[in-house]
Amino acid sequence: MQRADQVIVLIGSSQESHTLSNPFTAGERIEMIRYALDEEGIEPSRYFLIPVPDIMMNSVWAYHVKTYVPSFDVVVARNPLVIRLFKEANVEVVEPPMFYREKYNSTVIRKMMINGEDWGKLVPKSVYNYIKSIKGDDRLREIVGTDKKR
Ligand SMILES: Nc1ncnc2c1ncn2[C@@H]1O[C@H](COP(=O)(O)OP(=O)(O)OP(=O)(O)O)[C@@H](O)[C@H]1O
Ligand SMILES: NC(=O)c1ccc[n+]([C@@H]2O[C@H](COP(=O)(O)O)[C@@H](O)[C@H]2O)c1
Repeated sequence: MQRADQVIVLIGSSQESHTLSNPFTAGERIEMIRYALDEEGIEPSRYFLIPVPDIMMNSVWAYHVKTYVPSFDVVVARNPLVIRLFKEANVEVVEPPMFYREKYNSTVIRKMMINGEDWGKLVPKSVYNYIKSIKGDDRLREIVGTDKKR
């Protein structure tokens, strides 16, 4: 956010929810990102949060994304497939450095939720409160079949 006046955040695989890798709906993910950016004092006028469903054809995915978002100058991404597909579509791609990756890794955080470990310090406070309020960690445990209530 320091390098651009406005940022578009893609909510990828927006059709997915209630799965191990994407437990939350696109709407719930939007709420979480909004809470996190609010907590950092970032004005909503500076960003767009846009859900984009997956498609069966990687070769045209970058063009598919373009139909969902306002015009943009550069893509910021680390996912190798995302980088390749945008470059093939002649879009400039910037690859940001890792930010404490060993600590901030959502796959690990989801595992901690499933195992009932303390993941609260790994997400913004408001996001923790939101996930708790929708019982998101219980949902994840139920999805993988380790719900203690059953
Ligand atoms: N700490 C970080 N610093 C920089 N980039 C990150 C960091 N954590 C994630 N990313 C990038 O954000 C994207 C999503 O990573 P994330 O950890 O959320 O994946 P994930 O949800 O665990 O992946 P999957 O659902 O495929 O297991 C990836 O492209 C990754 O490279
Ligand atoms: N064919 C497709 O629909 C296609 C191709 C490349 C990336 N994607 C999506 O882009 C997102 C990439 O996410 P990360 O950057 O968090 O790894 C995922 O949601 C992924 O499904 C979709």
